[in-house]
Amino acid sequence: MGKPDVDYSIYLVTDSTEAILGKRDLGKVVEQALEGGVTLVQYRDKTSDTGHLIYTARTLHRACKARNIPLIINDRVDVALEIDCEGVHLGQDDMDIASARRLLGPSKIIGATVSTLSQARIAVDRGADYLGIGTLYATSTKKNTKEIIGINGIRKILHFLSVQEDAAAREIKTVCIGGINASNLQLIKHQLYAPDPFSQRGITKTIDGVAIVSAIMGSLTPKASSEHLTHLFHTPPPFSTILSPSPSSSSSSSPYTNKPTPTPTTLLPSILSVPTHNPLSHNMTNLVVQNFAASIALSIGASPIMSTNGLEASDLANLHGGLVINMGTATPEALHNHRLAIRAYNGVGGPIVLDPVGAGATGARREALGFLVASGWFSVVKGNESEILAVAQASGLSFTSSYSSGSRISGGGGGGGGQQRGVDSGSSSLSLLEKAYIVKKIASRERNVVLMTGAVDVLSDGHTTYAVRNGHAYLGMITGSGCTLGTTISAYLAAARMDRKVRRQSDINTVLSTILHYEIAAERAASLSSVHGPGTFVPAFIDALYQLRVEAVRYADAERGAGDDDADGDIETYADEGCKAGVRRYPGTKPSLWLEAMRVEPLNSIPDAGLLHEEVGLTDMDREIAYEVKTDADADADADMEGEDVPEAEKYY
Ligand SMILES: Nc1ncnc2c1ncn2[C@@H]1O[C@H](COP(=O)(O)OP(=O)(O)OP(=O)(O)O)[C@@H](O)[C@H]1O
Ligand SMILES: Cc1ncsc1CCO
Repeated sequence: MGKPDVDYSIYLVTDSTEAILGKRDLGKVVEQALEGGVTLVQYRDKTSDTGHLIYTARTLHRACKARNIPLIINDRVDVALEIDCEGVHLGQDDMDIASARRLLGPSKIIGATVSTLSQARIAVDRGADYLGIGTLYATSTKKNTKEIIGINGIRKILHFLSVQEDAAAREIKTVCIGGINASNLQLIKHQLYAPDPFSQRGITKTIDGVAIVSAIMGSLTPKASSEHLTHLFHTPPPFSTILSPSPSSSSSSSPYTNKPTPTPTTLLPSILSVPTHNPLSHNMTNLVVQNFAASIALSIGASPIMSTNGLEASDLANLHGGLVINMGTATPEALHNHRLAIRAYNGVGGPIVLDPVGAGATGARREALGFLVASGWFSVVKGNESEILAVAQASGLSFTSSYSSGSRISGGGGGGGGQQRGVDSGSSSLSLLEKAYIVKKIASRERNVVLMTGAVDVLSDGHTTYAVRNGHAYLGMITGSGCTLGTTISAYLAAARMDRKVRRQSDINTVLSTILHYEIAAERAASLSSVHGPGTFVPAFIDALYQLRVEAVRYADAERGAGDDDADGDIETYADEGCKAGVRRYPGTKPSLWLEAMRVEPLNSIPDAGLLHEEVGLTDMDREIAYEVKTDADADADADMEGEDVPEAEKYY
C-alpha cells in the first residue's frame, strides 16, 4: 500500500492532560474535531500505560478511518505497529527516524519535531516525511525553553530547507507548532508565506499546515473551533485584501507588475482622496509630537484623534481610519495598548503605520520593537536609517556593515553611522543602492511597504523601489518631522481604502504621494522670504501642506471642467474651510499641478549588497519575538485551553 496523500493544513495534536481536556472524553473531542474538518490527527499521550494507549489509539483510528483522515501516534512506534495506523511522530528524544522507518516500512508517515537547522537537515536525511517546526510561541506547556524559536526561527528553517541542493529537503512538508490559535493563525500564515528575500529564484517555501493543540482540545466546542480554524487557514487575513504584493504577483494578471513610473496624473487621485474622504487619523504617538501631529493631520484634510487607550481602539478601528503606532516615548503600559490597537486594526483590515522611533538607540527600544512586530502586521514601516536597521533585525535578518570590515553590528545601531544616540537620523555611510537593497529585502519579507527617511528617502514594497529627492534640510532640524510624516501616511492609506478609484492602487504609490505632498510643501515653505530657519519654517510648513491640498483640489476641478465650454479659465478657491475646497472659474490660465516638482527615481536594478543575512542561529531579538505575550482578550479567548500566560507577560504590565 502506498503512502496516503496527506493534507497537513489543520493538524490536530491531542492532549489528554486535565488542564486542557478537563473531564471530557478524548474520543468524543476528536470525533467533533474531525466533524469540524481537521485534516490529520496525532494521538499524543506521554503518561498513559501501553494498554490504555493501544485501546485509545484504536478508538481514535476507527473515527479517523471513517473520514479517511490519517492517524499518527506520537513517539510510540510499537503502538502504531500494533494498531496499524498511518504513521508516527518523533521528537528529538524519541526513537531515531531511520530505526522507525525500518520497523514501519516505506508506506507509513514519519514526522519529526525540529527546532534547529541541523535537526531539520538530519530529519530529512533520515527519511522524515514532514517536519513539525517549533516551538513557535511559548505556551503553558512550553515556556522558557531553548526550543521556542518564534516566527523568525521558523523562517530560518524554511529558508534553510529551500536552499538545499536536494529535492528531499526542498520539498519536505512542514507544519509549525506552538501556541497557534484563532487569534494568530492568519498572521502566522501570512508572515510565513512571504517570498524568501534571499532566494534567487523567488521561490517560497512555506508551511503546509499548522499543528493545533489546545485551541481545539481545550475548546468547549471542538467542532466549531475546528471549522473556524479551517476557515481561517484558507482565508486571507482582513488586512491582506487590499494589500501589498503577494509572492504570486509575478503573474501577468497582477496589478503590481509592469507598474508604470508614477506621474503627477497617476498620483493625483490619492492626493485628492484625503480631502475628499476626511479620514480619521488615529495617533498612538509620542508625547513630543502630539500637538504637531494633530495640526499636520488637519492641514492635509484628515480628522485626527490622539488616543493612547487600547480599550477604545476597536471602536476607532471601525471608523475606517488609519492608525499610526509611534514608539517614541512608549512605556510598557503603552506597548500593551499598542498591541490591542494593532489587533483591532488588523482585524478589520485598517491600515497601520509603524514608526519605531529610536529603535536603534537602546535595548529597551529594541525589545519594544520586537514586541510590536510580534503583535501584528503593519502596512507601512517607516523610520530613519538606524531605525530601519533595527527593523531588519526584528524581521530576523542580521546586518553586516561593509564599513566595519565585515563585523556584525548588533541591535540595528548600525548604518555605518554607528550607534544611534537620539531619535534623529544622524549621519549615514550607506550608499543609495545599499539603502534600496535593505528596504527592498525587509519589505519583501514582511509583505508591506518599508520607507527609510533621510535627505533622500527610499521606499519599497519588495517589488518596486523608489528614491525620493524632494524635501528640505529644515525637516531634519525640527522635531517630529518623521513622526508627522507617519501620521500623514496613515491618513493617506485610510483615504485610499475609502476611495474606489484609489483602492486598486498599490500602497507604495499611496505612500509615494504622501511623501511628495509632505516634502514639496517643505520646499515651498522653506523658499518663503519670511522663513529664516527651522523656527519660522514650522508654521509655514503647516500652511504649505494646507495650500498644496487646496491647490490639488482646485487643479482637479479645473481639469474636470476643461471639457466644458466655459471652463478653461483661471480659478480660485472660494470655500477652503473644512475638507472640501471648491473653485470659481475666471477666464485666463489654468493652474499647474505642484506634483510636477517631484523628484522620484525608480530604482530598477538593485545589486545584492550582501549586507543582510539570514542568521544561522537565533538572535536575542528572535527570541524576544517568540514570546508572544498574551493580552487580556487572548487570555479570555484561550480561557480553558492554555492554562496560564507566559512569564514574559509580566514585563509589560
Ligand atoms: N536633509 C534633508 N533634506 C531633505 N529632506 C529631509 C532632510 N532630512 C530629513 N528630511 C525629510 O524629513 C522627513 C523626516 O525624516 P527624518 O529622517 O529626519 O525623520 P526622523 O529622524 O524619524 O524624524 P523625527 O524623529 O524627528 O520625527 C522626511 O520626509 C525626510 O525626507
Ligand atoms: C525627541 C523625541 N524623543 C522621543 S520621541 C521624540 C520626537 C521625535 O521623534
